[in-house]
Amino acid sequence: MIRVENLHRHFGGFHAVDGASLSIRQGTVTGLIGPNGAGKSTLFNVIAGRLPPTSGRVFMGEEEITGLAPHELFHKGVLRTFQIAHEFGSMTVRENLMMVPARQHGEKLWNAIFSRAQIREEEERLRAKADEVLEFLTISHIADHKASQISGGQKKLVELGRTMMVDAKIVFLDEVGAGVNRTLLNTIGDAILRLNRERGYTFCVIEHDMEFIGRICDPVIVMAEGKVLAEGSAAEVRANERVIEAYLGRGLKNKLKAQA
Ligand SMILES: Nc1ncnc2c1ncn2[C@@H]1O[C@H](COP(=O)(O)OP(=O)(O)OP(=O)(O)O)[C@@H](O)[C@H]1O
Repeated sequence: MIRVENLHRHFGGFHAVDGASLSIRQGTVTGLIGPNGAGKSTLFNVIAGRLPPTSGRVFMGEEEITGLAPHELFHKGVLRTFQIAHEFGSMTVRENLMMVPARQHGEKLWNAIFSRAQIREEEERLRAKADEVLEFLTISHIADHKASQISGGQKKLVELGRTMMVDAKIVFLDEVGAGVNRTLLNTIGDAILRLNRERGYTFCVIEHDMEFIGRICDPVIVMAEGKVLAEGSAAEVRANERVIEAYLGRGLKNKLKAQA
């Protein structure tokens, strides 16, 4: 559903993404892995409209979406989760979810168009939707907690929950597991798989935790030095010599071989 053709993103003379071509097929939970500095986040940022590409094209189905702004992509159901902004930390978890759809219309416009009764009705609808999302994610118990006071893992779940407040088609998740304990990471993994199977979401997930990737992702795309190095099941890429080399460096790999 997303096709990236020969994408380049340079920073000065440095080629962070250097001719990457890949597809994220509809209905998959696709993993994107690679050593530090491989260009994964930069690729995400270009697809999600945060950075213009130096060259190359991005398609959603047959439609070209290269360079569209994040809000334009949002309306097409292409979402990248983002951290709860500092200024929303004093709002509750439920309120953080409820404001996702309204913010896309612009609150002023919202208030100008609708009567008070309509706004109240809409708020009721959003509250019910937010509560349903929190229940799906098994975090109903933190609905009234201030967003700034929940754990890092719970924040990741709330970020995922924000995508459920609108009609997401494809969700890009960058390092969902960073700083998250194993139990919560499993809860996040379960939520991703259920959203995929029960609600038809497609995911593209950047993560360094290979156990997590192996459990939820198929296929797995490996990037190194701004290019796609390999694609296959988690087991296939783990056994791929070029992937091992990219992670370890050729010297270390030969040393390990010599020791074996
Ligand atoms: N705005 C920028 N200006 C200059 N260089 C940048 C910028 N953003 C990224 N880079 C460089 O581009 C390279 C790729 O970075 P990127 O964050 O995309 O890699 P990554 O694969 O996501 O790495 P990690 O797994 O460590 O997050 C890195 O060497 C990084 O320093």
